[in-house]
Amino acid sequence: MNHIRNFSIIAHIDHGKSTLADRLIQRCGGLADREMEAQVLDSMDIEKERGITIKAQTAALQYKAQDGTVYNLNLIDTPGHVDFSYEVSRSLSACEGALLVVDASQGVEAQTVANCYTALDLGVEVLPVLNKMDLPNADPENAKAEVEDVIGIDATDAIPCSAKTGMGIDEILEAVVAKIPAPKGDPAGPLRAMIIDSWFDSYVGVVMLVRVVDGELKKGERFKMMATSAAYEANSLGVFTPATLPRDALRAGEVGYIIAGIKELKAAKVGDTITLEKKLPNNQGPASKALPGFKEIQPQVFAGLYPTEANQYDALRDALEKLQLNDSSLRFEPEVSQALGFGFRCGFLGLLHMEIVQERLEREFDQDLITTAPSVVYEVVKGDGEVIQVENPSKMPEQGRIEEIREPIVTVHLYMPQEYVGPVMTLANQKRGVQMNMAYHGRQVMLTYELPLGEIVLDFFDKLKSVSRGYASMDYEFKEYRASDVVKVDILLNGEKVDALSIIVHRSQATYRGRAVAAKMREIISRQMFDVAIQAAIGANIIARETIKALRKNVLAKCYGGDITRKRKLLEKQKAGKKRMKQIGSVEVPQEAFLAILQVED
Ligand SMILES: Nc1nc2c(ncn2[C@@H]2O[C@H](COP(=O)(O)OP(=O)(O)OP(=O)(O)O)[C@@H](O)[C@H]2O)c(=O)[nH]1
Repeated sequence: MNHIRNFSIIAHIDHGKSTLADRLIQRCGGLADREMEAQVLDSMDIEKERGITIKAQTAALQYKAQDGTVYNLNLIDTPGHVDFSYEVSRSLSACEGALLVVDASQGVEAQTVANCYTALDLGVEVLPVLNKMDLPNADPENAKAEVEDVIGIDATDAIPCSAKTGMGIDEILEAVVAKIPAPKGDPAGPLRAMIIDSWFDSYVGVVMLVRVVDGELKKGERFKMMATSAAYEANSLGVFTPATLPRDALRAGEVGYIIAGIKELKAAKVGDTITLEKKLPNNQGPASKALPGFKEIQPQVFAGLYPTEANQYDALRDALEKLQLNDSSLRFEPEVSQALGFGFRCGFLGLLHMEIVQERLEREFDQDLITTAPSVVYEVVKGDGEVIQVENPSKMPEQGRIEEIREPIVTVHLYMPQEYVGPVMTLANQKRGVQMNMAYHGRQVMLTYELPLGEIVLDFFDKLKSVSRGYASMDYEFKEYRASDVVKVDILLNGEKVDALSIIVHRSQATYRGRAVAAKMREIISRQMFDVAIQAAIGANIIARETIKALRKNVLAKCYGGDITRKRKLLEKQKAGKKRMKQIGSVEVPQEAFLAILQVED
């Protein structure tokens, strides 16, 4: 065990974590140059395109240190985005050390701080490295000062490097073996292995990534899950290099995979402890106490997903089930909307997660979807004292039957250069934020706010980026449910309430947002053969009205005689547009209209 080092790389998004991981793998001979794709650790297509790691992966590397000793290094990749922060803490809990990558040209940013605190909380040794030293505007002294000022850890020995040119890679590996402690644990004790991650592979079933803490598991041995007592045989086990490398056993201190013919992801619950099923002749047997597990992750953002064609409902359910095989944080349950018919209410970790799921459904499963505006979960105290959770605005009880509505509040850390403090504060105030703290770190400022999550899921991140020209970064965590004067605003088309369009907003913004949504809908819905009235209402009280005047001329009349190609183009465009239309009553409503609230400016 003395020659094992388990470590992760943590960083703010885009500071070069994946590139550095690839470099380390390459340096340790895990991959021949020609096999090396741009980003080996990001395995899914969408991740590659977006450059975001959404599933933590791992690589077992062999490194011969300068003193000649050969070390086994286990590198565990972590995602960088706030939506996936629980995966960071999961990966880190399997490690004794972490490389904190800071882009030397950017300095410390919000997630550098958040991820580093997660590591320090877990007692992980943090080694700062200053990446992108090849850039002309790299300023390592400033980056070091920020690490010390903001995070409060010693950065004297921070290693300057460039994941791009390879500079500093050997120094990093030497620091990993010298400064990160070897794993502790009892190699002779009863087996205890923690499931760090699990996913579904269509050939072998469930694959579990585990960190063995005590004892060992041999190929062919039977083991059980301590939470459920369900037992399985370890058909195959080994490590990732990052390619799979089968082994005969996984021993204390190691990180590797187990395949045991498990069919359902639910059976291999992340955070659970694996131990032997029964006592063996060598007196090895089941452990009596499980390792401390992880916090369950709860979806924070909900939206309705509906097929554009009713006969696609089963196909959508199949697609969601398949996605869930590899994404245990995705939740869904059947839902019926008067306007949209049969569909599903889905729960996501955040907006990025929602976008990724939507994109995968469309691209990998060829689904045509209508998505409703994202909403958070409200706690509603009814007149009779009963407390219910409301995930869908249209399910909000009538006002007269509500005693109190509580909304989720999060603590947000906003991090930006001084010159953007003004606009960022204005934005946070508009979104009903309450300022808790403001701290200066050189030219950078950290603002801490308490903000309703409902405001954040709409478009806070995009607005933050736009008011700070991309320089501000953020990180948030759930704080509590708090009583709030929020109301449901309904949208009516020709007098009929469209349930899928209901939104929940603060009373002080209800009139404004109701009007803005009605106006936006008027722009989005094209003219029909009759007048269409769009109204916004709180209960029976109409707060806004817009009218779309009836269409008088045929579309084709817009084309001047004879130009066949233009005419055809126009028709084709209409046909394509139709695909995403939903007939509501007698009105054709395009998909975009269901997201009108996202397009409203404050
Ligand atoms: N010039 C320069 N560019 C680098 C260096 N390291 C990474 N990059 C570039 O910075 C960008 C982000 O790098 P990634 O490795 O994808 O960043 P990441 O932190 O893994 O990002 P996520 O996986 O999205 O969290 C890419 O365009 C890299 O090519 C470096 O040392 N020098």
